Amino acid sequence: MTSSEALLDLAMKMPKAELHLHIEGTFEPEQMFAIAQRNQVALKYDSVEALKTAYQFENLQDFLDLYYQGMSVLLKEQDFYDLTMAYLKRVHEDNVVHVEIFFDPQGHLSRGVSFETQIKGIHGALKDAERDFGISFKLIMSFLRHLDEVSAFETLALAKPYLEMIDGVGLDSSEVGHPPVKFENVFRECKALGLLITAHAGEEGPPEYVWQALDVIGVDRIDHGNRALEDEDLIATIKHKGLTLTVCPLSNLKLCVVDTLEEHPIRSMLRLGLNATVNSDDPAYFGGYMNDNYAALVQETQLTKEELYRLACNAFEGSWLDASIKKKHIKTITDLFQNVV
Ligand SMILES: Nc1ncnc2[nH]cnc12
Ligand SMILES: [Zn+2]
Repeated sequence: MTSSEALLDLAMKMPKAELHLHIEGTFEPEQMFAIAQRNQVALKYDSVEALKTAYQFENLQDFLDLYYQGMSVLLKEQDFYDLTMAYLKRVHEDNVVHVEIFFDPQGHLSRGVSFETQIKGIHGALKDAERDFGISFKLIMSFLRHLDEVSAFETLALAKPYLEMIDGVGLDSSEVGHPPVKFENVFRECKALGLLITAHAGEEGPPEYVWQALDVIGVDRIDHGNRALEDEDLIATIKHKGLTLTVCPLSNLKLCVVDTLEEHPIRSMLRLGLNATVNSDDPAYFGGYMNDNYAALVQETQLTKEELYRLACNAFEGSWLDASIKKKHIKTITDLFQNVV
């Protein structure tokens, strides 16, 4: 085996944590068509192939338009269960042992699907996969930032009977024009309820939005964070706070945040001492799950063994697992890397 083949092998085998994953973004076209048929919902595309051909995006909004169309076939608890279980089975093959997944309640409430239907389906699959595959999990409810703060408050009210199932709250959807400050009050209440907080920031939006995520919202983690690298003081602040960045290489490529993976900033982030991690975001739309993202980095960016080790550990360190469990996973990774020359 050449050293790059050995590195790829290690990347595929190592235990992984995924911290940035939208469950609605795992909707594979085949499953989407099957559920559409089962629910007698019409899709805009007449075949799986026609749908897949439409997966060409110039920016985040191009993708979001299809993403909201795709999720519109999800109506019943069983649909949410099946979607979540399919993802968990798939990433079990990639040696993912811990997931922290987003769901977008407002994307379903607006279609008359109750909060209860959504969360029971998703949480049921997470519990079953924990039992059957040993995958631990956290669940993150995400607010859609193109909607207003009143809608976010209404969603939070609907979530209150289910807070035992919810670990954190996120902020996603169309970033530019919808800064974190728009949601200052609702995140204050989420924090007071004991929920952990994360927000998409600096994916397409300017460094100012990342500052707001830190200073106004008080995030525990940053999703993406690419454009933070444009501001030296921001880099220093993120580093000082020890915040984790949930970076999504194939997503960034597919949404034209970067032109090529070679110029992806993830290695620069590590060199700057930032806690970058690897995640798939919306794998059914962006061409790959966790191992595909790692394989792309190993093959396209001259990633070193030390960098791979750091990325693997950062994911567990940045997770919302208890310290003792984090430590156990990091020891497993350390042992695995020590046994490979
Ligand atoms: N990459 C992304 N950015 C913002 N909102 C999203 N919703 C699903 N995927 C997203
Ligand atoms: Zn995302």
